[in-house]
Amino acid sequence: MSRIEGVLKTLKGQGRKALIPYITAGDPNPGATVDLMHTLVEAGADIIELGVPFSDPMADGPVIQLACERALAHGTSLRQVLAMVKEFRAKDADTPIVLMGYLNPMEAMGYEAFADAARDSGVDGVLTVDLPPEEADEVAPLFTERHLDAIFLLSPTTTDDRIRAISEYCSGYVYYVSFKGVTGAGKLNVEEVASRVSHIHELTALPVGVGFGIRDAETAAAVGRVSDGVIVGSVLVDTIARNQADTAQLKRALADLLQPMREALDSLSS
Ligand SMILES: O=P(O)(O)OC[C@@H](O)[C@@H](O)c1c[nH]c2ccccc12
Repeated sequence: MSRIEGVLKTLKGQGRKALIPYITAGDPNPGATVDLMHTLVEAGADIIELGVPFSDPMADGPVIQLACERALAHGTSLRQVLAMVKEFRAKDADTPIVLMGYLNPMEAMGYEAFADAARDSGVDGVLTVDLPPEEADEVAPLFTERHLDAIFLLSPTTTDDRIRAISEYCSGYVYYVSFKGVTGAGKLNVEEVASRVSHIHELTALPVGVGFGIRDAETAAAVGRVSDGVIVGSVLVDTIARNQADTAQLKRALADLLQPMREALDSLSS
């Protein structure tokens, strides 16, 4: 069983929901990332989604685009991101890490070399935002052969056939994108998410995490009620942008955002 499956299974057994924060590696600077990852765990994260900065992140809104720019301005490379995961692992052997990124940097390294390096660094799963469906069943096995979970996005317009096909080569969890658009927008419709997620649960046995538009304890709880976990990105990344000058303050601000979400999610099970 992978570390991701293990964590999700334990949570399920406890009637709890996964809290999955996203940050961009190298933002606000490469030296800060590992420390921020530990801060996220202390504040209640179950799994960390670590973004690989990319120059043309087409699925991302302005907040995460700027985070990519900050990280790239410091020269953050895919190899450095993997080194950050390795450094994180030296102190935290339990929290799963999902690398989230665009194909280009992985392709440049070579998928196999990347998959080897990811495994050796202590990465648990890989989510490739722009992997075309036709190539997914070739690339995903490179990850799963190395016991890395291959995680895929489902959107409000994904057809049933496609959901079934994706769940064949996906492992760990599927990521349901709560609305069409880019990251950081705020058009979450909880009823619609609830009905889509319950439909997805009929088509796949995998846990379903939901992201896009979760910004506070209230939205986290509303989405947690109808899914297996929530992914929170832009609101955290925006907090990093606003507090980049003062690390201690930044860590407090991130914890102040995440802790109430953790409490709200856990109050669903009691
Ligand atoms: O930013 P939001 O609305 O909180 O949504 C999470 C999202 O940012 C994160 O999972 C993510 C970052 N980059 C992405 C690209 C595609 C899909 C998802 C993502």
